[in-house]
Amino acid sequence: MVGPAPTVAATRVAVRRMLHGIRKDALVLVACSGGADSLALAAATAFVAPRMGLRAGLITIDHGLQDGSDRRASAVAAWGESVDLRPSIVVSVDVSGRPGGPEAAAREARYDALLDTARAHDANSVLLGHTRDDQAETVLLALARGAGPRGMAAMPDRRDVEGVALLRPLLDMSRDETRKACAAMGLEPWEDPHNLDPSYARSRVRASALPSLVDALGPGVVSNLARTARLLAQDAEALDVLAAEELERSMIDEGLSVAMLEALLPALRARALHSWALSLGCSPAALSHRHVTALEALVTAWHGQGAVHLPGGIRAARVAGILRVVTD
Ligand SMILES: Nc1ncnc2c1ncn2[C@@H]1O[C@H](COP(=O)(O)OP(=O)(O)OP(=O)(O)O)[C@@H](O)[C@H]1O
Repeated sequence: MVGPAPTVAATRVAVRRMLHGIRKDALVLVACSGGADSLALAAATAFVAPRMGLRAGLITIDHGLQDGSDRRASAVAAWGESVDLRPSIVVSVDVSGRPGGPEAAAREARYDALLDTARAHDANSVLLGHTRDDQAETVLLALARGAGPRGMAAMPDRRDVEGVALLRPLLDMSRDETRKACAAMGLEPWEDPHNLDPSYARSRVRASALPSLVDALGPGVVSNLARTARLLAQDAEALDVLAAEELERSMIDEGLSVAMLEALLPALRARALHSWALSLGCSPAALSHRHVTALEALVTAWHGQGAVHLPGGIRAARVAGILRVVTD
């Protein structure tokens, strides 16, 4: 008897491993754009879930950013139904009026919709099709933008968000493997025109920067970048714990002690200010490295009552309103 192609078997093994231990009575939703990664993931889930006694459905988001995106979303959902991923749900989102650039706005709208839909259907987990290549591209982009370790830290294979687990079973697989898996199953993935559009930095990384690095340094570059991302994530986690402790100690009434903040190591001070701004309701998408640097400058300048220039995003009035720094 001939078994499945190696790439198909690998996606199934990855999904089975991830779903091991999931509560049987709840629904698992696969987030599927119709692209190669999430299509291979959805096909593997359709195969594996019933054999593990799990119910699995599909969700596809229509960002409404391209002509015909609604028809594509319906086609993805119809395919989901055809392989018994039930329910197969289309959700249309409005990406306008969200902070950050168009990519960040679409991502934020997508995650909100995924989590809301999961809760509405009593699903306890959402599977995402990120691969090793996505990790490597993210590290490279963040490195080039000077985003610091937080931006370069790896996406975790599991993150719990208020009762819903976001799971990424394919992080150890390459995009080439998911494409081969689709081909072996006779599936025709959709190619997102954004991925080929050179006006997006990520597309340029995907099309030329990463392939050039592989040419220059060898094929191990992609998995090495992904490993770098994992190591940075571990360091970032440790520093976040320390920064949270320092933030706690720096709190005086409803303000922060400038003296305490100034005494911190720069890495801890930046992290403490970052989580403080988040706790005050700043959106993560609006809070870049630039903004945290500006907050640090504000803290330092407060001592001497100097003026600080704040970049857009966090408005100066808002910061002044929230920043009741105790200057003792
Ligand atoms: N429109 C969408 N609907 C549902 N899920 C989505 C959508 N877009 C992205 N996702 C989920 O987020 C994951 C990462 O998407 P992203 O666009 O960053 O990467 P990608 O490599 O282009 O993925 P894919 O090949 O699956 O489109 C996808 O694999 C999928 O699980």
